[in-house]
Parts: sequence; C-alpha cells; structure tokens
Amino acid sequence: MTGVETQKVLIADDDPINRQVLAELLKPEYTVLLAKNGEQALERAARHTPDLMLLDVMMPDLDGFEVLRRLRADPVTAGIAIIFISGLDRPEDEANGLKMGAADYIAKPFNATVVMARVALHLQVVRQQRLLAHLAHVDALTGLANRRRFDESFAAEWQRARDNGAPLSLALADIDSFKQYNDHYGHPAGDRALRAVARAAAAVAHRPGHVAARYGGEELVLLMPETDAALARQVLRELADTLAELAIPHAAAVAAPVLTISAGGATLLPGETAADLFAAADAHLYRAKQTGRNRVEWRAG
Ligand SMILES: Nc1nc2c(ncn2[C@@H]2O[C@H](COP(=O)(O)OP(=O)(O)OP(=O)(O)O)[C@@H](O)[C@H]2O)c(=O)[nH]1
Repeated sequence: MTGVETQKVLIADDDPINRQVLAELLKPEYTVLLAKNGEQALERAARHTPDLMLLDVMMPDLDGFEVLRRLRADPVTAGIAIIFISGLDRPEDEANGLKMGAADYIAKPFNATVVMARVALHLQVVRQQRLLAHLAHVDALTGLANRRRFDESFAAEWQRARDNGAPLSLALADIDSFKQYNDHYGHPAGDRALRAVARAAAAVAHRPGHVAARYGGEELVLLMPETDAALARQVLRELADTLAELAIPHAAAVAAPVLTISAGGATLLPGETAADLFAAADAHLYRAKQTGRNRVEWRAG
C-alpha cells in the first residue's frame, strides 16, 4: 500500500440525478466509478475492486440487498465496504442493511457533508484494515514475509501443486555461525547482517509466486512454486553468489571469513504432505551444517 493512490468509490444508483450529485461530490477526492443497476454494479465491483461502494437499496431487477449478498459470495468482492443509500428510512430497514454486513446506512434525502464525512471515515477504516493485514504478514526486522504468511502460502501452494502436478520446491537457509557473529560484532550489527541476507533472499525470489520469508531467528525459507529441483538449486546458487559479492566480514566464522549460509532443500514428491516436504528440507539443512556449512544439500530424486 503506497498511501498516495486515490481510493476508488463505486456509486450504484438507478437514478441519474443521484449518481451525478454523488459523483460530483466525491470526484475531487476519489476515483469515482458508476453503475446504473445491480448487474452493472456487480460487474464493475468484480472488475475494479473498489475500496468502497455507495449502493442504492431500491433498484429495479437486482436490489441493493441482493447485490450485497452476491458481492459477499464472491471472494474477489467479498471484502468491499458498502454504504447503503436508501429511500427506505425505517429503523428496521437500516438495521437490516447493517445486519447484512453493510458498513453504514444513509437515508435519502442525503446531506452532502454527512455523505462526505461517512465516506472519508469508512475509507480510513479500509486503509487501517489493509495496514493491519499487511503488518500481520510482514517480518518487522527484515521486511520479508513472516512465518504466518509463509505458512499460508505454503499450504496454498502445496494444494495447488498436488492438484495440478506442477513442481514445488522448498529451501531452508540458515546463516552460519551467527551466534559468533553477534558475539563478535554486536547484536545491532547482527541485525544489519540479517537484513542484508534478507534483501539478497528477496532479490533471488523474484519469480512469480516465489516467497522469501523469515521463518524465525536467522533462518529463512524460500518457497518456489512451479520450480523444479534444477531451477531451485540455481536460485540458491544465486543467493550464495550474492552473499559472496557482499562479502560481509565474519572473523569468527568457522566456514569462511565472510558471512555465509547453509541451505537444505527438496522438491515435492508425489503423495508427499507439506509437512513431509518441510521435514525433508530441514533434514538437508541439518546435513549441510554437519558437513561443513556454506553449502546447499538438496534431496536426490
Ligand atoms: N542480531 C540478531 N541475532 C539473531 C536474531 N534472531 C536470532 N539471532 C541469533 O542467531 C543466533 C543463532 O544461533 P545458533 O542457532 O546457535 O546458530 P549459529 O551460531 O548460526 O550456528 P550454526 O547455524 O550451526 O552455524 C543466536 O545467537 C540468536 O541470538 C535477530 O533478529 N537479530
């Protein structure tokens, strides 16, 4: 989320005057999209995924309540915030709209200042929700995907690989002698080194669907969908090469005088669970550590 993009508001109302009045009101601050009936509202919502919809309740054919029901049933549009704008001004109508999951309910005739204030309020809530969702999935120190995001992506990619038979590779990478690095250079320097390794991991995980995540401590994980063992090993070579170029001094290391990683990896075998694949990558990381560090061990097969 950049924070500079204008937010998108879709106005769905069958009355052209209402559409125009609302559009004129919102245009100076937001990107405004228009729909003149329920079908068009659903089509534009799916195509443009607006941040907020002002939805007229009483429209011919598909009314606003039905539009809301259908929006919620489609994962693409389910999260769009809705404000009902309605000629139905009985308390039970308003309660009904809110119970259905609308963020707000404004009775016609509406007051322009109040509409603007409510739109601004709900768009702020949308921004805050996105920020929270973002923070919940990002590691604060490195900016990489965090463990939660990795777990979600891994489960989804494993399922996808199982369904479509495409290769799925997974690698665990761990900085060598990092305890000694911290002891020798201090924890803040350790943090900087960890960030440098994370940047390198993010750079090599640039292919579509690839995820570089901080699994915990100084352990990173690379999830590589649609990637066979040969390509995955190439990605890990690129990571090792990047670290070699960075040549971060590590006087206390056992493997080399610079910061290095050990990595273990595996490519999904038919019938294997996600946990099996993870365990295989972990076992090969252990082997890489045991056999001298600064190397990649990949499961054969
Ligand atoms: N600076 C810093 N250090 C961290 C962070 N997370 C974990 N560590 C350190 O990473 C070190 C991991 O130590 P070990 O698990 O013994 O591993 P190691 O020293 O790298 O040894 P090998 O993996 O066997 O090469 C510990 O000293 C942790 O304090 C962090 O966010 N910042």
